[in-house]
Amino acid sequence: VLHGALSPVGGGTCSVLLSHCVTRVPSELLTQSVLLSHRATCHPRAEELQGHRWATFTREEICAYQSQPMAEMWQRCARRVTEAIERVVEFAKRLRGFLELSQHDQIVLLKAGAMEVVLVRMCRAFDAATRTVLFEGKLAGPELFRSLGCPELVASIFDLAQGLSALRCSESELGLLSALLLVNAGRPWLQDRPRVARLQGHLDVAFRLLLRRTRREGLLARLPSPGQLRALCSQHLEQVQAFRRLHPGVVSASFPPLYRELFAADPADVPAGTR
Ligand SMILES: N#Cc1cc2c(cc1C(F)(C(F)(F)F)C(F)(F)F)CC[C@H]1N(C(=O)[C@H]3CC[C@H](C(=O)O)CC3)CC[C@@]21S(=O)(=O)c1ccc(F)cc1
Repeated sequence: VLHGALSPVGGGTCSVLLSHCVTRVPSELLTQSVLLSHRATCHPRAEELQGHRWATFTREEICAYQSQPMAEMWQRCARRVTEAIERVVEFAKRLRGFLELSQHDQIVLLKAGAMEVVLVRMCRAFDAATRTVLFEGKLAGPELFRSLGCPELVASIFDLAQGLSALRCSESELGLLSALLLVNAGRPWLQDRPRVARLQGHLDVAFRLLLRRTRREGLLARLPSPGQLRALCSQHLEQVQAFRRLHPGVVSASFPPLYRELFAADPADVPAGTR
């Protein structure tokens, strides 16, 4: 599924166009192109988030979510994860140089980093005052997700969103942070590590120059550590496995293919050639 989503139709031209003009210009334009890609692939868009007073769920609505069968709630949330990841794939395709990496390395970087970007993007629609997050059109607290059966994971997700929203990151900061979560030469299984490291270096310089220009150097020390994000993503994988044991067959029968490929790949699913 990822392979198909990365086919350089459409998105490819825009990144080739940008890559042609951007390679000869200082990092400010790299920051501009990352910001454009971020804005174009986030949901809701920044304009919709500002000023909009989002409603919170009523007690009845929360009870309705809490009495959803576990499988039903997991399917709903997995669909939303998948939609969010599809937007992260689109973001990656628009990153200067990403589509020029080998398909293998593009998939390796997305498999390792897409969920981290989704979790970081979540803070855009998080309301720190009420500790609620936008979910299906209204603001939801952690208790709404009770029927998922993974209260610690939900609590950790809310803690991350709380911590990130306290940093009051700009869209440019979130865009460059997301790009650096994806373009990470330290990921395992990369074929052309030096090439990823070069692209990562350009993004790192652009991020540091942005922080210096805006006098936000202190942000770097306060961002979630790679270990924190990695721990969250492995907690997530554990919970998906726990859910599958409780409800065998539901994931393979009714979860989106992209979700299964990223988070629930059976050994049987892996194409013979790469086993
Ligand atoms: N199924 C799910 C699942 C789904 C989601 C998250 C975690 C899980 C799991 F952690 C679970 F369920 F265990 F909590 C899981 F499954 F991953 F393990 C966190 C990111 C959330 N999310 C977003 O916030 C996106 C961010 C990107 C944004 C954009 O595209 O710009 C759109 C909204 C996508 C799905 C969503 S969610 O909204 O369903 C949600 C679910 C539980 C929760 F406590 C808070 C939110």
